Amino acid sequence: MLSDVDLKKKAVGEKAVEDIQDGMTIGLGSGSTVYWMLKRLGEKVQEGIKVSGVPSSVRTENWAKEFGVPLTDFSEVNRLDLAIDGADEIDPNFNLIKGGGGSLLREKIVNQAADRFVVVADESKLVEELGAFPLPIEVVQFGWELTAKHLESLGCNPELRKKDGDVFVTNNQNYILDCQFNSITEPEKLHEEIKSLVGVVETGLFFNMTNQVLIGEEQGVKVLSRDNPIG
Ligand SMILES: O=C[C@H](O)[C@H](O)[C@H](O)COP(=O)(O)O
Repeated sequence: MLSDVDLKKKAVGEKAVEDIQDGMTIGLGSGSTVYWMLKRLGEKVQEGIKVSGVPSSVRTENWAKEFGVPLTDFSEVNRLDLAIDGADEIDPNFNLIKGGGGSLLREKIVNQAADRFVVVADESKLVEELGAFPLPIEVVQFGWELTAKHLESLGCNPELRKKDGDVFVTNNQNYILDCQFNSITEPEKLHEEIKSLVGVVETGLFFNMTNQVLIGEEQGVKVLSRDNPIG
C-alpha cells in the first residue's frame, strides 16, 4: 500500500510521460519520483513508442533496464529533446536544490544538455526560499576535510554524508558534503562562491534550467510553467 506522498510521486511521474513523443532522446533523472516516470515509460515502450534514454545515475540505469526503457550512450548524443528529474526544493523562480540521492553531478550534466527540462515532485518540495534542505555539494575525496573548512567559512555547517554507517561515495567516486545554509537568498551567487573552492566538484543548486514543474498534490497534478508559475 502506497503512502500519500508516494501516491503523489506516482501521479506526477506518470503525468510527465504524457509529454514524451516518438523518437525522443530523454534525460532520465534520479530519485523515487523518477522511478514512477520510468515505470510508466517502460509501459509506453511496450505499447510501441520509440525513445532512448540517458540515465543520470547507476540506480536509474538499473531501473530503466528493469522496465525495458532503451538506453543510449551519452557520448554519442549531442543534445537531448527532454530531461525529466526530481528535486529536493523548488523556489518560486524555479531554482532548485538537488542531490538528496547523491546524483547531482550527472543530473546537472544530463539536464543541461536538454532542450526542455521538466521537474517532477510532490508538493512538499515547493518552498518560498531555498536552504532548509541541506545543500549537497560533491567534493573530491582528497583533502575533503579542508574543503569542508572552506565551506564552513561561507556560513554553513558541512556534514560528510554517510549511508548505512559508511561514507557515501557518489557514482563518480566523490564524497558529498551536506551543507545547512537555512536561507539561500542568491542561489547563483552562492553557487559561484562554492564552485571557486578547490576540491569542490559541483553544487546541488540548479538555476536557469527548469522549463516546467509538475507538482503532485491531493487534488491531482498541478502544472507550473515559466509563463504561469503559480499554476
Ligand atoms: O540526487 C538525487 C536527486 O537530485 C533527486 O532527484 C532528488 O533527491 C529528489 O528525489 P525524490 O524524487 O526521491 O524525492
